[in-house]
Amino acid sequence: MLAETLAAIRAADPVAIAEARAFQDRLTKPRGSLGVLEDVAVRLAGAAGACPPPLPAPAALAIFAADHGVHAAGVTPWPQEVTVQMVANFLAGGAVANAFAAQAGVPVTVVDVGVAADLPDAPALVKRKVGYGTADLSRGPAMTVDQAVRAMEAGITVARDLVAGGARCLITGDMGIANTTASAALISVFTGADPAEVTGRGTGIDDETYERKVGIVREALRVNGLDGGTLGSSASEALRALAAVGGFEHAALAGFILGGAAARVPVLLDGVIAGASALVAAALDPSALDHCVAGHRSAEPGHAAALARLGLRPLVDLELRLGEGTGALLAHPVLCAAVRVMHEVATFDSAGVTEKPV
Ligand SMILES: Cc1cc2ncn([C@H]3O[C@H](COP(=O)(O)O)[C@@H](O)[C@H]3O)c2cc1C
Ligand SMILES: O=C(O)c1cccnc1
Repeated sequence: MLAETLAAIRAADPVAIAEARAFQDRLTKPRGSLGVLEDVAVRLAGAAGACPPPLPAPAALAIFAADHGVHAAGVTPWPQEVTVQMVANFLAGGAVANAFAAQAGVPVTVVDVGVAADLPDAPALVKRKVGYGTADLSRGPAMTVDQAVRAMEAGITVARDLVAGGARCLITGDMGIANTTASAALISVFTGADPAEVTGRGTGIDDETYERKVGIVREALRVNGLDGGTLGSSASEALRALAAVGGFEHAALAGFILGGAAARVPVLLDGVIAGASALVAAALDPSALDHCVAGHRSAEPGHAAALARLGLRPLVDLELRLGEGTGALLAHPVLCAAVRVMHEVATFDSAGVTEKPV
């Protein structure tokens, strides 16, 4: 399924990009006056291979939830049970992601890819558990490569099912206590940045815990033979790195991104967990990034490093550091507005507005 998905991904269409750029200049506004909105609408035209691109609506949010063996190393003050408790909260509609999703008119799906507890059935819950939490990445590989691939395939399946159900924009979400540690490790491996530069305070940790967390990320890279910026460019090396220091939700999110790209449906990325997962997806096929939009920039330092490597410009920057899909949900109306311009705004010709002489 992974190979088939990778084979289906197409790079952006340069003809649609050129057409969209020229079309933006004919709309009744000074050239370039919509700044980043023009760029993102042009990118979506390239991704869709159509000018104007389809409106990225309706959207669907998928929150991938999983636990992390590295929790035992003391990298977060929160008990691991908060993951399963928050899953129940999402399903009951009580989390910040639910409030923002309601504001944006976006349905929420929760996917259990590796929560360390059994969950009761619920209409909005997709059960694709690969394990009861990963192993501690600072002592050896967090997952086997087979587990990582199974989690990726869960993400691909969720993307396909949401698109089959009518979604025209996929929004990434995550829940997993300790997942900013795995994110920092992935970002360090895939960007070559030192762990100290890309490790952040996650949910909010004191100086002592922060120092320990940086040390744990460094140890994870050493134990798994991934230190020194030595990652090669092959797909098998990328999968091995994902399995070594990632989480089930990172693997599933990487699959979700590839699944959206293969379906030519834009993927709106949330924060640092999504950024780390997008680095994995890009290592498997850089063209997948043509279908991604960075919803926001998280306060986690690793996110800025990931976005710089991905070459993605975030739509909003509100110093959020929550995850769940919250930043991407806030960006969704902005993305829709950018595309709506190309559908509804008159041209200088059609509206009889005089253009500035060139
Ligand atoms: C109540 C609560 C709700 C959350 N929603 C998302 N996260 C976010 O914080 C966690 C990662 O931070 P760290 O690596 O520091 O543990 C993840 O679960 C992420 O989704 C939450 C965290 C908490 C505590
Ligand atoms: O950027 C994020 O998504 C994030 C930051 C801190 C904690 N959890 C998630």
